[in-house]
Amino acid sequence: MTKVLVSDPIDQAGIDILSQVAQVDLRTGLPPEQLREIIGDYDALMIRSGTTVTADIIEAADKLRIIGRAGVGVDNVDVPAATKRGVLVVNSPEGNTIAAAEHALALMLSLSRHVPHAHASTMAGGWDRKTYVGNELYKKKLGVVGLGKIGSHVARVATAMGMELLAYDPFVSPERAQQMQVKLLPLAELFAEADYITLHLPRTPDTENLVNAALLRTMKPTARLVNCARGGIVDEAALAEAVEQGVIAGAALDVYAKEPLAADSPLRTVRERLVLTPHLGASTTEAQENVAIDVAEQIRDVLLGLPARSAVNIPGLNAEVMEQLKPHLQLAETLGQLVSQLAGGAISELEVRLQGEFASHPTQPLVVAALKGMLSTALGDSINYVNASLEAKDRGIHVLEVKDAASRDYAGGSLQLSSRSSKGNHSVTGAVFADGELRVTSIDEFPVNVTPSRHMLFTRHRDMPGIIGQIGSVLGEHNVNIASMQVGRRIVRGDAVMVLSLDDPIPPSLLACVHAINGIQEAHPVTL
Ligand SMILES: NC(=O)c1ccc[n+]([C@@H]2O[C@H](COP(=O)([O-])OP(=O)(O)OC[C@H]3O[C@@H](n4cnc5c(N)ncnc54)[C@H](O)[C@@H]3O)[C@@H](O)[C@H]2O)c1
Ligand SMILES: O=C(O)CC[C@@H](O)C(=O)O
Repeated sequence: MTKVLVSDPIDQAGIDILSQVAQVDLRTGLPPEQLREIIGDYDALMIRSGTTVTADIIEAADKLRIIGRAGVGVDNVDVPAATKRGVLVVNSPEGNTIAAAEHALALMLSLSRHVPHAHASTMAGGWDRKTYVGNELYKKKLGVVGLGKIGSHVARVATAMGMELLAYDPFVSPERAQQMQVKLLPLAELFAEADYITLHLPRTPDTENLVNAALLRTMKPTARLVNCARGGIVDEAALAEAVEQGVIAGAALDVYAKEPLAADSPLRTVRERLVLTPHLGASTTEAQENVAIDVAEQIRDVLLGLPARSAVNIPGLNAEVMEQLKPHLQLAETLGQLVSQLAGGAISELEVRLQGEFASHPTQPLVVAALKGMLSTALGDSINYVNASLEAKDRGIHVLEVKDAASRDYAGGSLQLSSRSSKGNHSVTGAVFADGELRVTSIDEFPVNVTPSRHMLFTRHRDMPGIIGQIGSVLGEHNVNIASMQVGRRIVRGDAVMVLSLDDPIPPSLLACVHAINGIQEAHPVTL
C-alpha cells in the first residue's frame, strides 16, 4: 500500500487528493527522532514550514520518492541530501504569493499607523490619540529588496497607493524594472533613501545577515523595515537595538532565524515600534487551499509515475517539458543504456551530441536522461532524473554537450552518445521518427536501422561469408529466438556490426560460444 505522511497541518483539499492514491497519515508535531523512526514506511512526505527534513531523516527514508513542501521556501529541506538519494522535492511557487504580499503590506500599514499598539492600549482601557499619530504611505519611498513574485505584487499595490518605488534585485533587468515603474538602485543607496523597506528575497549564504547593524545605521531615523521573507536575513539582535535606540523608526517581522521565536529573544523585549507575527505570511484560507492542492496533485502524479510541475531539484525538467520531449527523453535514456552496455565498464567521458533539429531542444533534460540510462545499468532503480547528474559528477564522469544544428541526417534530427572508458570508445546514434518510434541509426559509426527491444545482441565482426549463419546456429542451439536482425558495414569484407533483437535473454554460456566464432571481435548482450 502506498503511504503518504503529512507532518504539518495542511488544508483538507490536499488530503482528499492524496487519499485518491494512497493511505494518508496525518501526524503533526512529530519530534525529529520520531519522524526518523517512522519515515522508512512512507513513499511520500508532505510538509509546511513546521517540519525540518534533515539529511539524517532522508537517510532513514528507504522508500521515500517525493517530499512536497506546501509553500515556496524549501530551506527546511536538505535538498542536496534528497537529490543524492534520488528523492524529488516539489513546492508551490505561486500558491501563497498574494497572501505573503498582502501580509507585508499589512505589516507596513500596521507600522505606519501603530495599529497593534493602539489596539493593545485601547483594550487595556486607554483612549490615547496623541501617542499613536501615524504617517501616510502616500508619496513615501518604498524600497523592495527582491523583486520576484511577492516583491512585484507588493510593488504594484504600493504604486497604486501612491508610493514611489525603489528596488534592489541583482537578477532583474532594467527593462523589467522600467516596465514596473520601479527605480533600480544598489542596496546601499536603497537603504539610505527609502522610507519603508520590505524584504522579499530568499535566505541563502549570500543573504544571511544581509541586514546587519552597519546597514541599519545607514537608514533614515524615520524609516521602517519589514521582513516577511525569511528569518536570518536580518540580524535580530541588531534590529532590536536599532528600534529600541531610535536608529530607525520601526520594524515588523513575520519570520525569524529560529522558529518558533525563542522566549528570551531580544525582539520580545522591545515594547514600542516593533510588530511581530508568528510566520503568518502564507496563512490565509485561500493560500492554504492553493498550496495544498498544488503540492498534493504533484505528489499524486509522481506516485502514479507522472512528472511533477514544480520540481525543485530537477532544474529545467518540469511536467510540460517532459510531456513535450517524451519520445526524445526516452531515446536519450535508451541510447544511454545501450552505450553503457557496449562499453561494458566504467565510462570516464560521455559526449552528448544534439544534431540537426535535435539541437533546437533544451539540452539539459536530454543530458540528464542520457545519464540516467547510462548509470541505470550499474545502479538500477536507485538512479532517476533527480540524482543522475550528481551521481555522474560523483563518479568523475566528464560530460560534454555539443549542438550541431547544421547536421541534416534525419528530418527530426538525431542524438549521438559517445563514451570513453578504459575498455575503449563506443558511440550510438538514434532518432525519433515521425510516428514517435525510436530508432537506433548507427553503432560505432556503422549505419543500422533498429527498433530498440528488451533483449538484444550487438556484435562487431569481420564481414565474411558464413559468420551470420554461425551466430544464428549458436542462438538456435541455446533455444534463443531471433525476432529481427540488422547488419551494418561501411565497406565490403571490412568490419561490420550486427544487431539482433531477441525474444529471450542471453545466457553467459551462449555468449562464450558467440565469442568463440572465428571473425567475431566483440559481442555485447543488451537488456533494456
Ligand atoms: N512569510 C511567509 O509566510 C512567506 C510566504 C511565501 C514566501 N515567503 C518567502 O518570500 C521570499 C520571496 O518569495 P517569492 O515567491 O517572491 O520568490 P521569487 O523567487 O519569486 O523572488 C525572489 C527574488 O529575490 C531575488 N534575489 C535573490 N537573491 C537576491 C539578493 N541577494 N538580493 C536581492 N534580491 C535577490 C531574486 O532575483 C528574485 O527576484 C522567499 O524567501 C520565500 O521563502 C515567505
Ligand atoms: O507554511 C507556511 O505557513 C509558511 C510558508 C512560507 O514561508 C513559504 O515559504 O511558502
